[in-house]
Amino acid sequence: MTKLSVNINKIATLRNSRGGNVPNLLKVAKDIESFGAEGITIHPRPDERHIRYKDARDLKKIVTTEFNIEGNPIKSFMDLVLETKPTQVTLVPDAVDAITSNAGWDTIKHQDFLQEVIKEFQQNGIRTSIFIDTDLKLIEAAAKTGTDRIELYTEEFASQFEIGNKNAVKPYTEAAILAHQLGLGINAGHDLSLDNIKFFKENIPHLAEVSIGHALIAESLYLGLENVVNMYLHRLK
Ligand SMILES: CC(=O)[C@@H](O)[C@H](O)COP(=O)(O)O
Ligand SMILES: NCC(=O)COP(=O)(O)O
Repeated sequence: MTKLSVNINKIATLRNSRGGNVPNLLKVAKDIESFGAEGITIHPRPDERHIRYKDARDLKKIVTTEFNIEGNPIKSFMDLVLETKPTQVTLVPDAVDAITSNAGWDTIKHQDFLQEVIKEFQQNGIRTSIFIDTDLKLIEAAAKTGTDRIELYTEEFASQFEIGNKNAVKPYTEAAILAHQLGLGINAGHDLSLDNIKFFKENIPHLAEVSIGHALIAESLYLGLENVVNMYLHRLK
């Protein structure tokens, strides 16, 4: 059983574009849970261009499924996570100005730093996960950080799958097998979608959780558009 954690960054992007509270992020999160999703993911970035730090605090009060906060463990992020105590923190080595996450951790180079922050989160009862590529040496080093889980960075798989290269899943399968042998839980995310999720799931053993946002929100727009256009037409008759 793989849990679905819905990333609601894009709901906040839409809300922020008008300065009001439409769509209402908290209501959306609650509705997503009521539709059956098993988790809510947010990735507050330092510029707060979508999720604001206040959103994280407000969401903590109402999320009843698994709450996952992603981000680079700079001081302000660490303080936020230690204050809100989500179910899980996913550490992502984002540059401050990154458009989106575009790399996993070098768990060899940053071993000491990761060990230190992971320990602090775990001592506060927060499960940890490290965003990571499929390089087996990096997976081995991830296990040495003491993290509970890894999150496989799936952008490369998604882009290759889109052009028909199904073999692109192989490094992910191998990484998952090794991670499981090393006692790590396995999450995955980035650019997963309705098109690729079934194939990915079928090929990744022990997949505990996927976090999906960008495609899921775009798909929701497409799949809801006809219904909403018709509702407007009906009211305009
Ligand atoms: C960690 C990761 O994979 C990202 O996909 C991220 O959570 C999405 O962030 P943005 O919504 O800012 O692109
Ligand atoms: N951890 C990945 C995530 O939360 C969502 O990534 P994406 O689906 O927005 O690419």
